[in-house]
Amino acid sequence: MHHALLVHELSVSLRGRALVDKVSFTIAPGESLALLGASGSGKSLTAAALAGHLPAGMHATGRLEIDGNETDLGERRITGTGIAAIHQDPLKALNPLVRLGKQLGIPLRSAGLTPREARSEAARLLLSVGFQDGGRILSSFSGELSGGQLQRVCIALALACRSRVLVADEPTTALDVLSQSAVLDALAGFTGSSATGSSSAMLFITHDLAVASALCTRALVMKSGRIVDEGSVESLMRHPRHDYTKRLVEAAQA
Ligand SMILES: Nc1ncnc2c1ncn2[C@@H]1O[C@H](COP(=O)(O)OP(=O)(O)OP(=O)(O)O)[C@@H](O)[C@H]1O
Repeated sequence: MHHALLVHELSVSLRGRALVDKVSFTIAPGESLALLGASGSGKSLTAAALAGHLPAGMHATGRLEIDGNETDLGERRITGTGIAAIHQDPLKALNPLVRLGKQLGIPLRSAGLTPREARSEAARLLLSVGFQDGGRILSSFSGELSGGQLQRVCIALALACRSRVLVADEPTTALDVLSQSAVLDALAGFTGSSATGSSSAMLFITHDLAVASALCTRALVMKSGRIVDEGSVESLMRHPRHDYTKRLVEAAQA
């Protein structure tokens, strides 16, 4: 079967200690897979390894295939192509000295859009993440925006990369309810769109079972660096196997 993303026995270690331990999963084209788990369970490091953004000193091993093409996990820091990422800290993704319009324009121009097309696509992407005043955002610097606004700009930037795979690490936690709903719609549109020529795939990291079930049909549950439960979101909610999943479901229903 053809996978948009195949991850086989991904481990992330720091000074010989495994922080992520032999994690394996696949995501089909057009599918959004939720990665759930307690704080410190290894979700962000899994995302960082895939995107090539692991902290210095950490080492990733395992097999990674994007769209059937094997890519060297150890080299991701240099060749992090094929996967766009939305990180928890939006400031890490943005250059404070460059206007946001220019930053959004870079991936769009690389995709072959003219400057005029890139500007109009950037405005459309900003609208899709809930900005009514995209023109003002395009001419702003990152230091002029709030945390929630920056988070949405980063989501627009990740969508502008038109990657085959998007890894979104808790992209809605800093947002108010209306912005959250705009962002979830934009992310749902990402996997449904044909911006990359065929349908894209998403790994969606969250603590929030309600948000996961709104966007994803299947989920993995991580604890202490390992996958301890997996299945359709519906079956995990009805028949959680692992104690942690049971607690997650109880908390969501409380
Ligand atoms: N830069 C770092 N240096 C040392 N240890 C780290 C570093 N980053 C993460 N860790 C450790 O790796 C483990 C997994 O962390 P990770 O950030 O992936 O968790 P997480 O599931 O994403 O948590 P959260 O939901 O709080 O973001 C934790 O035990 C954490 O302490």
